[in-house]
Amino acid sequence: MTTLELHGVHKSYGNVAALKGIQLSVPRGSRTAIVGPSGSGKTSLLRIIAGFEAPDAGRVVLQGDVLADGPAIVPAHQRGIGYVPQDGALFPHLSVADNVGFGLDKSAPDRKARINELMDMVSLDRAMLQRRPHELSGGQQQRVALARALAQRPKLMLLDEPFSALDTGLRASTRKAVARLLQDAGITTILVTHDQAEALSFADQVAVMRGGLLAQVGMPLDLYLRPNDPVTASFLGDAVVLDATLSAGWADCALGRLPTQDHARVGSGQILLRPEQLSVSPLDTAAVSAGEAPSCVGTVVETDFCGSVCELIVQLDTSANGARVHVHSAGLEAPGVGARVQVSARGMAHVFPAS
Ligand SMILES: Nc1ncnc2c1ncn2[C@@H]1O[C@H](COP(=O)(O)OP(=O)(O)OP(=O)(O)O)[C@@H](O)[C@H]1O
Repeated sequence: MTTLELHGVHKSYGNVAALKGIQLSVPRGSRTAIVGPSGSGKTSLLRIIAGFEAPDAGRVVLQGDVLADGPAIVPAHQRGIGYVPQDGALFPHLSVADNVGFGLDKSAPDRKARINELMDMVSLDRAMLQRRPHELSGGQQQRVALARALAQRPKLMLLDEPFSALDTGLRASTRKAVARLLQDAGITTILVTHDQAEALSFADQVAVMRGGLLAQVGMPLDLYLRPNDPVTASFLGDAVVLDATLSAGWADCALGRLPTQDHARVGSGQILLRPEQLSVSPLDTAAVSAGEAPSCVGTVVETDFCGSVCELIVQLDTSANGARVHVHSAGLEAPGVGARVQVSARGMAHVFPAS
């Protein structure tokens, strides 16, 4: 069942077309991430869903209710949508209790109990209730902002880059905790982010935005392994894109002959491998002297040591057009620049659909 549907949503600011006909279905109880580069239209879309702005054309439908039909819109406060902005936007002069309970009836007898329940939901110690926002960490402040949005029992929760101000470790742990609590509460959620890894980790549906359009929508693993085009492939992670000759489930390319799931395509095309599908080993010079050179040999031309992983660029000998491939090697065993290596690939290569 669908919670939110967007049909042909357009929005321009002057002569800038920010959204060019967005179609999206958000299933009930799911977590959808909208990810895209800066200026692709993510915030514009979220603001239209929230009701802060009206579309020029198109419809926004929440649980069957039409919230926007072109410029005719239901106001934000009547939509039943929770919104957590990038900086949390807590009221600095109010206590945590009053921030969380901001939208609750001041005289309701169960107000205190509800605030306690919301603190428990976001895993914050009730001892913090009398503190002011500046007396909390960034991650705790974001949880208070989430609790305040949850207080309204929203039909849909919108998260606008809520983890971006947090440092790396806190960001990952807060993201996981928030994803878990929203899932447990069964709240349909849309997260906007420019961080691909965050989108893939948080969501069960990822929508990739580019130039005011959704380039592709799908499950995280599907999108990562089977993107529609090389631009989406590279946006979602490091990509090895190679020209290939296709024939009934096989691709002949600079890395040799690789299996593919596409048994229909023949002729020339492009394939994708992820760097973690490739591995390098030292070139067996004895085999080479004996005339048994391995099929795919190259030279390491760049290394980037990132701790547990070392990212390598290998220039392949076999490639007439000088293909370079990106390989992830174990950080402690990585060969240095200039090393001669054998490159091998595992798993399936993805064949990009013909454009
Ligand atoms: N109020 C506005 N007035 C004029 N142009 C705008 C306005 N808001 C957005 N735009 C333009 O619309 C386009 C989409 O902007 P939007 O903020 O939606 O992108 P975004 O993907 O959220 O970017 P970022 O990740 O940098 O926040 C951009 O070209 C932006 O300059």
